[in-house]
Parts: sequence; C-alpha cells; structure tokens
Amino acid sequence: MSQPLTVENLSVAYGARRILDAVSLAPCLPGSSIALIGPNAAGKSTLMRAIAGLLPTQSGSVRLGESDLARLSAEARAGLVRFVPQTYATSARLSVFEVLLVARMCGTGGRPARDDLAAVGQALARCSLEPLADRCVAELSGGQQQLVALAQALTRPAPVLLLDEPTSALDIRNQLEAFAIMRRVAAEDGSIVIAAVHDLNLAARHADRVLLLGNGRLIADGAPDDLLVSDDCARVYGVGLASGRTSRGSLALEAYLP
Ligand SMILES: Nc1ncnc2c1ncn2[C@@H]1O[C@H](COP(=O)(O)OP(=O)(O)OP(=O)(O)O)[C@@H](O)[C@H]1O
Repeated sequence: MSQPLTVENLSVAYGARRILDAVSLAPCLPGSSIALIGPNAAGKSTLMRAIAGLLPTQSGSVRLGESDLARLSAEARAGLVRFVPQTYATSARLSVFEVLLVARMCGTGGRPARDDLAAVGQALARCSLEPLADRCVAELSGGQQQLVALAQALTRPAPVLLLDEPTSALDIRNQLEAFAIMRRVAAEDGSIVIAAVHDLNLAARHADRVLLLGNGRLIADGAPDDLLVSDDCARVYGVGLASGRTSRGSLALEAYLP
C-alpha cells in the first residue's frame, strides 16, 4: 500500500452539464489524511465517485502509482479504492455482523475463512460496534448506521479510502472517534484517506491536507492552517471567516455572513 494517488485533468459531466472541470491533484501520499471541502454542489461527491470509477469521465486520469484505474476491471478497482457514500440505505434483515461479513466477502465468491471472521471482528472492534454486532442493521439509528458503513469499508483494507461526509450523522464523541479511526487507518494501514467534510473545524483538527473545491474546480490545496484561513476559502463559501486558537492550540474558525 505505498503508491500515491494522482488525479490529472479530470472532467465529469452529468448529461450535457459539466460538473468537474479539469481537476488535477498533486500526488496524494500513502498514510495521508485528506479533507475535501467546498460548498454544497461544488462537486465533492462527484469527484469521489469519479475517483472510485463509479462515473464515466469526459477526460483525464486517476492513477494509483503507475496503474490507470480506468483500465482495471471494476473488481480490481474495488480492491484498491473503497468508497463510503453519503447515505446508508438498507432494508435488508441482516445483522451488523452479517453486513460486515458480506462487505468482506464481496467479490471473492468463496466461503468465509478464519481470517475473514477475524477481519470482521477487527472492523467491529475498530469502530466500537461489538455491542451492536447482532442487531438488525435496518433498525439502527442514523448515526449507528454511519458507523456500520465505516466499519464495512474497514473489513478489507484498501490503498485508497474515500468517505463522503462520514460524520454527518454522528454526535460529537463519535465524530472524534470516527476521525481518530480514519487517522489510524492512514497511519497504520498506510491508506490514503480522503473524507468530504462540511465542518471546517473538524477538517482543521484531523486532516494533514485540505482540498478546496468550488464550482467543479480545485481552488486550493494545502495545509489546513494555511488554506482554511485563506481569502480563497472565505470567498468560495461566500462567508467571512474569523480564526483563532483553542486553549488546546488547534485552529478554530467561526464563519459569519458578510
Ligand atoms: N446523478 C446526478 N445527475 C445529475 N446531476 C447531478 C447528479 N448528481 C449530482 N449532480 C449535480 O452535480 C453537482 C455536484 O453535486 P455533488 O453531489 O458532487 O456536490 P457536493 O459538493 O458533494 O454537494 P453536497 O455538499 O451538497 O453534498 C450538483 O449541481 C448536482 O446537482
């Protein structure tokens, strides 16, 4: 898991409407935790879906090391790039354990072996979901389901983990837990973790790099402490941004209407 992810000149359209316009990203390095920010409809989900190979592209490339992901089979690509969508929809009468096992076994065609069960156990433990293992996933709360979605992605480590607003339904404790998990996945597994986030303070605290998307274009790419206080950031959101430091030394931002 030690290959950089590179996005070059990526353009994506829905019908005749261009959504992503020649987006290029400097190499995303293994072990990095990256926040993708930008206003509603900026194209964050579209970018993640395009990187995951779930959308046709008009132009450009997505590479992991030397491999052009578009040239791989969907199965091979899914082994390299895991995408956790914004919403978790299931009506299946499956337990948390079962959906994690399905995620682990997906595409393998085999029966679960001991290491598959161990991987599911580890994903449950990483997300502190053991107490919910036997509960029907369709009956869980929105926040609990969001943690299950994260745990599903962890059942089979991948070089690239893409998470679309992974903490939108979580309480403050679980937000911190989820970002700690993401940072550990980056640090321990060497994955490239990219999470779309709306909360700039969470991005400030948990990412080591921030990508700012506006109207389908990459507006800025940099360290949180520089990018989040930049004029570009305030301009793209159409807000004023006041900044300071918390008593613990983290960057703190307050947005206001100009
Ligand atoms: N399936 C689709 N068909 C047509 N247009 C779409 C589709 N999905 C998204 N779009 C459009 O693409 C643009 C970007 O949407 P996208 O979901 O990528 O934005 P986002 O930055 O993730 O937004 P948000 O923060 O609100 O989730 C929007 O104008 C949206 O209407």
